[in-house]
Amino acid sequence: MVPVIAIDGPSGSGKGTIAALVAERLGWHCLDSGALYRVLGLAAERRRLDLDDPLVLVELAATLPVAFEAQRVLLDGEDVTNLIRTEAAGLAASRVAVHRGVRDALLGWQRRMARPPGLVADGRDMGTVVFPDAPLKCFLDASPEARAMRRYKQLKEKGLDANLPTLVEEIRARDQRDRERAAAPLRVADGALVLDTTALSITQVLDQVLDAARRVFGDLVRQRTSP
Ligand SMILES: Nc1ncnc2c1ncn2[C@@H]1O[C@H](COP(=O)(O)OP(=O)(O)OP(=O)(O)O)[C@@H](O)[C@H]1O
Ligand SMILES: Nc1ccn([C@H]2C[C@H](O)[C@@H](COP(=O)(O)O)O2)c(=O)n1
Repeated sequence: MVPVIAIDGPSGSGKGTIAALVAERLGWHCLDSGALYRVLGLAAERRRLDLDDPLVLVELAATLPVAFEAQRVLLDGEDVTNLIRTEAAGLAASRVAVHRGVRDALLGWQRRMARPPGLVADGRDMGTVVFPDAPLKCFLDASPEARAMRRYKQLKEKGLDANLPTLVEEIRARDQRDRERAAAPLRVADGALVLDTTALSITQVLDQVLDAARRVFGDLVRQRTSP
């Protein structure tokens, strides 16, 4: 069985950053499942599909021409890595993600990412639905204000326009949709290590996740993660 670390949490909680760092330290593969939903949202909008219509979206999800290559995300061969990172793309992703059929269509794709020597997967339902048997599950959280501030800084660093109160509102709205949907809602998986990262640095969060990985996987990860 391929070892899996599942890292879930709301937008801006730091799960993508931590998943990438943990995967790098362990030399394992990394799955950014949010990117998959973001690409689907983008593809649907480009085809002018109705984001509330599960039938057309399921068909698109089942045949989505997406590829992840060396830190780049490709849609139909086009590099959409930056295009899918906007708040608008996050909102479209959150809308297409409410449909159970869409989620089912993307399940096999995600599970096939679990390849030796191991996988670190981040998203909303990694520990609850996609990899329910993952030996280590983490749930990262932070206050909406802290998460909006992180996003604000991220956008400003890229030279993009950002408004903090608007970002707080967008984050709250996306949280609500992701937590309240019927299909695979965002929630803490049983047995998950819950970390409130509001007042923690990236290094402090990384250290706690690596500590947990050493406890759970022992020698399998100890050499690569020793402090
Ligand atoms: N503990 C932390 N303290 C300060 N900044 C952080 C922390 N964790 C992450 N960040 C920063 O916050 C921003 C958002 O982090 P990241 O993209 O990892 O979040 P996410 O949970 O994956 O969000 P999304 O679900 O929207 O993709 C990044 O700029 C990252 O560097
Ligand atoms: N496992 C997942 C991953 C993502 N989503 C949806 C819900 C999010 O709001 C949106 C964007 O994700 P992000 O890139 O911010 O992690 O995609 C989901 O439902 N399940």
